[in-house]
Amino acid sequence: MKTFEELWAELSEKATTRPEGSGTVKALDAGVHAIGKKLLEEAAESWMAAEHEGRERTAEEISQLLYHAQVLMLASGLELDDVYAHL
Ligand SMILES: N=c1c2ncn([C@@H]3O[C@H](COP(=O)(O)OP(=O)(O)OP(=O)(O)O)[C@@H](O)[C@H]3O)c2ncn1[C@@H]1O[C@H](COP(=O)(O)O)[C@@H](O)[C@H]1O
Repeated sequence: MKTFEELWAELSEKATTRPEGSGTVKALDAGVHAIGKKLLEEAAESWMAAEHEGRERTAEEISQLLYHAQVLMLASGLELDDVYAHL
């Protein structure tokens, strides 16, 4: 288990060090358009899970949605505070 901030620290580090085999590095290299499509896909899967698949599946899909939101933040050069400023 990890928190949103812990995941952000991990992904930021990977974006900088670019370790072999990282899905995050691969996603960043694919670019904003591809990341955006993945984010939309996970949003739809979260919605469907919430309507039809129960709490556990919904939590799983939302965790993936949060992951892809963080990847989009990295690809856009945003920091957590840039987003938190709008909450
Ligand atoms: N939390 C996540 C995470 N959530 C979702 N995903 C990605 O989102 C995909 C989930 O999408 P789907 O369920 O639609 O699965 P899929 O269709 O089979 O996946 P694709 O074929 O589309 O890649 C996974 O295959 C991962 O690529 C994640 N990838 C990584 N993390 C965490 O991010 C950190 C860094 O990961 P790496 O960069 O891969 O080292 C680690 O702590 C990981 O646990």
